[in-house]
Amino acid sequence: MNFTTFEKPGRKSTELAKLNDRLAAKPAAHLQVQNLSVGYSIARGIFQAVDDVSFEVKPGTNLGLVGESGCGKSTVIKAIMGLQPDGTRISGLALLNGENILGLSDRELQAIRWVKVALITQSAMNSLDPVYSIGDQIVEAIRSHENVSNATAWARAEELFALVGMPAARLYEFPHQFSGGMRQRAVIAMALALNAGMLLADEPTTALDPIMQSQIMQRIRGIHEHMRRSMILVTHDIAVVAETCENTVVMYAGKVAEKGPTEDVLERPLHPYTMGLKNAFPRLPVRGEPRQPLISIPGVVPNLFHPPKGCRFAGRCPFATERCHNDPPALVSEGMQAAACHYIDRASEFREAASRPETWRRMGSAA
Ligand SMILES: Nc1ncnc2c1ncn2[C@@H]1O[C@H](COP(=O)(O)OP(=O)(O)OP(=O)(O)O)[C@@H](O)[C@H]1O
Repeated sequence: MNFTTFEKPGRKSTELAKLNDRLAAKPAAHLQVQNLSVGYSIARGIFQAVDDVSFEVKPGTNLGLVGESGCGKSTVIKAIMGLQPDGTRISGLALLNGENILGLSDRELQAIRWVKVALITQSAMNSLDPVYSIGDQIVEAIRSHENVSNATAWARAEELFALVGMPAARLYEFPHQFSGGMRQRAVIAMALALNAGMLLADEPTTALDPIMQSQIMQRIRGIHEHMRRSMILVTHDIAVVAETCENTVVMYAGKVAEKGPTEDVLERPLHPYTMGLKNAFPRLPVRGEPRQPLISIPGVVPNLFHPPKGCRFAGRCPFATERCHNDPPALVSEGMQAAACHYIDRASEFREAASRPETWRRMGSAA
């Protein structure tokens, strides 16, 4: 989006116009995550939260990262942002426009955060400083990377607030004076302050009520369409991914279960886990058709301190065989899609069976 859209006539300073032009010229980022593994150091040893994860975000596209709680989605985001706790073991690459950003020093990270990669977190309160007004925080973020006057940075903050649907007067207020939805908008405004090429949105609406969730997601979609930044959207909600993301990565127990273009992954899932995830989300009822039952996947994500030796989903998969329990499946490609399942050639048979609740009730060997 051209930020000049929000400038009032007569108010536009040359410095602001130049700043906006400079930032608008920043290209969307290209991110290639290759063989990323992340192990947290805990008292009992290493907890392998993410294991050999690879995916790509093409410039100007949205990638949805989905999976149940504890599957490692936030850990991937934290690793890319360099926000992991001390002692965490990280291997692999995260190439941002060809340069690896894993394992950078604090100084190097400072130079890329906000400027090249910006984070929209689960809890807006964590990214806002309670003792400064929101306006001062946005101005500070702009001025720490761009050599512009306070007035220019403030004028840009006003434009950013307009972009997220907030009145400029509220820039003078402090985080505690905002409702949850407003704080989330303020965090989005801040993430856009330097027009970073890559936005990482980690469950940006989780803490909000359903109406506010939908408003914020609409706002994020609108911004994405206009500004065409690259984005990773972490969510539990595959309906949000279906509406927002060109590509999807489904994570299960620290690994990629399936990935590919969203339409393919959600319309023709190859992995039984994706089939199960789809069943667990409500679809709007279609007039004249029976209401689709919500089917949950029995069981829980395995303890990654002692991961299963075969497929990590085998213990919950209605189609698992001996082979699944013993041999870890490799990621196998089919067209633009890929899934880590030994039986992707039987995916259409599994899809049909997976849509019936009794399939998930009657777990065991089916193949
Ligand atoms: N600092 C940490 N030390 C040890 N284990 C951690 C740490 N942070 C996360 N974990 C563990 O790593 C696993 C993956 O967590 P992560 O937050 O990445 O999952 P997630 O898929 O993002 O879940 P959610 O959707 O609930 O945020 C979980 O089992 C979690 O308990």
